[in-house]
Amino acid sequence: MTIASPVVVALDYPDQAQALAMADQLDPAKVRVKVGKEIFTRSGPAVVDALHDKGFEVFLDLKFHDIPNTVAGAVSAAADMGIWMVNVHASGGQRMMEAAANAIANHTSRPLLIAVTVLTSMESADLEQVGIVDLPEVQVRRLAELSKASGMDGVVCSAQEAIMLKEACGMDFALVTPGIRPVGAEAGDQRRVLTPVQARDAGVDYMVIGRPITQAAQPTAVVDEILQSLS
Ligand SMILES: O=c1ccn([C@@H]2O[C@H](COP(=O)(O)O)[C@@H](O)[C@H]2O)c(=O)[nH]1
Repeated sequence: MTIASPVVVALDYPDQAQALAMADQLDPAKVRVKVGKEIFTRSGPAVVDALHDKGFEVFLDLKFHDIPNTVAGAVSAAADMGIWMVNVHASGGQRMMEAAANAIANHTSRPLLIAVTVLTSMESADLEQVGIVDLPEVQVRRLAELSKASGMDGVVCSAQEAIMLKEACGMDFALVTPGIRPVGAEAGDQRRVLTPVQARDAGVDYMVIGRPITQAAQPTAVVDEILQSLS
């Protein structure tokens, strides 16, 4: 099933039972779900299978970052799970990204292959500490252009960079944006944030939203409010 909604709910939970209980409150016709490092490290592919059984398209957010041969194997293994989207770190470089793209080029159910540019939790001071003196948006654009040249279908970035990247990389280059915060929601550890409506207006394709939904007293009400605001 392919759904029109841009919302991807991040199922960041310490165990599979809690993740699946949250999924049971969600409608696979309205949202996709994201399996990240925490739940995958606990539960492995079983949690992905369970979400598929419930009808969800799954973004496997493991952000592979290793030598080309290793990342190629990991992306291929992810594709075998039948997931909708998988990602690597663009800072792994062109040869690594090309190896990942080649590994799944002829896969029968090829997932979208996306590269992480600069984590949405990072701002200029964080980049400086790891030796990057450019502003986040400069580094994001550099890595997005490299990702496109390396055969990626799109990038993870902040919605703050969406207008710039649609112009630089083209409208078909998918932009996947965490750091989405409905008005009044706490930013927490996120630094480069926008609201769902601001993200839509900037041209974002997929909005990853975790805690504002999963830690809400009434998660489905928050999902419905977000979808309503976008309609
Ligand atoms: O740059 C990135 C890349 C990935 N993430 C992931 O998205 C969700 C965001 O969750 P919130 O609770 O809405 O902050 C989380 O799973 C991250 O691992 C990101 O935030 N930024």
